[in-house]
Amino acid sequence: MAEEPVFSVRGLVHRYRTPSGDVTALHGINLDVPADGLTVLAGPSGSGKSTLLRLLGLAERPTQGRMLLRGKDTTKLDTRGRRALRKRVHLLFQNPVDNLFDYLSVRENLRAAAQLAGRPDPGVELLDRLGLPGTADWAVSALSGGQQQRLALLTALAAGADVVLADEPTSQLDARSGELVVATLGDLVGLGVTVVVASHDDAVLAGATRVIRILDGRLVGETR
Ligand SMILES: Nc1ncnc2c1ncn2[C@@H]1O[C@H](COP(=O)(O)OP(=O)(O)OP(=O)(O)O)[C@@H](O)[C@H]1O
Repeated sequence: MAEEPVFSVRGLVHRYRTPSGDVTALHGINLDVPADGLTVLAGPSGSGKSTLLRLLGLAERPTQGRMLLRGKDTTKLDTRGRRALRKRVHLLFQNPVDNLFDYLSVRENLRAAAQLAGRPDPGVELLDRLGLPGTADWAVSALSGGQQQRLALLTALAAGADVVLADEPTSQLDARSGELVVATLGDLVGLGVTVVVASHDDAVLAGATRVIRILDGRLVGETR
């Protein structure tokens, strides 16, 4: 029997209210995201990738439609129920420093992420194992952009997330830094984390298990 999808989305519509009228960003999305591998949401600017990612990450509520997270209908949950689920779902922003406490050291960032999720301090083992050895006492500002984004991904592990959603995680980075991030996304997948990334970066697309294409708020294809 096929494993239950992590996300199961049906008829998802999302509208933004603006002073000049409503903008419909998503027009009835149907989508299943399996637990394994790297899922990439691809599409041109304005196609709705970030909106879909924010809805999956429970950062916003959809205007219409159903969104199941491991079979649980998140659209029916109250704020407390959504907050409880969010502990396991980690949403990452484009700009690496927006994902970190810039006044804390590398080690303190991991500790803070763990503490906020009610988990024990992961120590420096994660850093040694996943590409940031010897940086525990560095300031965040001493890391390259790629290393900062890598640390941000490790904070998701420290927080015990088993789903990581990243919005254009390489868009503010040069190619070399982008490679660090793509390698870490692969590490997370290898650790059994479900990873969904919005991106039009070829380096990210090259590592994708499946690519979901979005155009004008509609799914227009899926390739594996
Ligand atoms: N907060 C908002 N208020 C009003 N309209 C919005 C808002 N956020 C997004 N939109 C609109 O919704 C549509 C989808 O935007 P979204 O940011 O989800 O697309 P995207 O594919 O992620 O684009 P990009 O790659 O440029 O981030 C666009 O028409 C956008 O202008």
